[in-house]
Amino acid sequence: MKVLANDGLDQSGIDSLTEKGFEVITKKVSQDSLVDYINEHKIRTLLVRSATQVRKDIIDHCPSLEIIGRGGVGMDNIDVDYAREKGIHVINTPSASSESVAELVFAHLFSGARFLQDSNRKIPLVGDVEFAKLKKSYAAGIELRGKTIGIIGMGRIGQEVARIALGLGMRVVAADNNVGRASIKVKFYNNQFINVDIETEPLQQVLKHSDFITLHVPAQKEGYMIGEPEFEIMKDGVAIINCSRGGVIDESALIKALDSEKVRFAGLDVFINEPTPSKEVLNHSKISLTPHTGASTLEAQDRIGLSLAEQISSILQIH
Ligand SMILES: NC(=O)C1=CN([C@@H]2O[C@H](COP(=O)(O)OP(=O)(O)OC[C@H]3O[C@@H](n4cnc5c(N)ncnc54)[C@H](OP(=O)(O)O)[C@@H]3O)[C@@H](O)[C@H]2O)C=CC1
Ligand SMILES: O=C(O)C(=O)CO
Repeated sequence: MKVLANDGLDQSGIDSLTEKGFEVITKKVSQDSLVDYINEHKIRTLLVRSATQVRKDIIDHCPSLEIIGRGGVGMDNIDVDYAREKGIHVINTPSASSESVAELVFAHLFSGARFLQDSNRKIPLVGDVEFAKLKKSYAAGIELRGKTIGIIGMGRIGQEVARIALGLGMRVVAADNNVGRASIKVKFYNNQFINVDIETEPLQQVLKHSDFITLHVPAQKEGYMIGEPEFEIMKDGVAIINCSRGGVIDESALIKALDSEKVRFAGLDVFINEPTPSKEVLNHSKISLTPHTGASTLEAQDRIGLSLAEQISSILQIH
């Protein structure tokens, strides 16, 4: 019962599977050697995160494979329908990382609103005189409280973002494929709950009325969701965060909008050409960047590991 966790697996998942008699291999096998390795070791379960591509070649040439597991949400690196047609179970961990991604959105928002990403780069490089100048230029920060946040994609992560935003005293507007009302249950640390109804609105309205925009849709097949025409609709001085997928925003249009001050700042956890952002993105003083670490908290990794282990044991009926 061999499991190859090719992009790593949290100790929680390794322990849970090992206890049930699985052999978990965490060696990183290169994309080119994967078919041979799986066949040679008779791997029944292949676990990946976002790095390993599980395309037709692997699905067609690895008859021992029974389960393909994605530690995460987006399965754009797996030919899901094709694998399922071939009788392979394809699993992921949809709810395990929502809170972590939502918290990263606010890390980017606070960073941009108070110039943290720029001051972290510059302070180590300046002397006393420049320090005073920097201090002056950073004296134009803004608060989040009382501002409107536009959430595009009101699924699991979008709703977590809404909960935090409501707690911060922000107004929440949202757009989603599913038009209607999302009822958000907000839990406080003293275990009290309040219910808040949020109506979804057409995308154009959300773009028009938001001070901050955050994207939580899957990879889009129909090109950029946010490009030049969408930036034009937005308020002057808007900020935008993308913790969904690179390619949802047109990065050239974003750079232009930042340079013209249409957009105050951007926060990107994902970008086109991962893992190497373009020079323009990498060096822009108004972009706060993280290397696709939305789900990479200790807590989310622990939940992802356990969720995968539970699903594998349930499919293979090993308890
Ligand atoms: N940065 C990171 O590390 C991580 C990134 N992600 C990314 O975040 C994405 C969202 O995750 P999650 O919230 O769990 O997913 P959900 O499926 O719960 O929510 C996505 C929502 O977006 C809606 N949607 C899809 N396309 C559009 C569109 N064009 N316009 C408006 N709404 C749309 C969906 O509607 P419908 O269901 O009807 O299509 C759905 O309600 C993932 O697909 C993944 O790509 C996820 C985890 C970690
Ligand atoms: O879960 C996802 O979709 C991510 O992008 C993180 O791996």
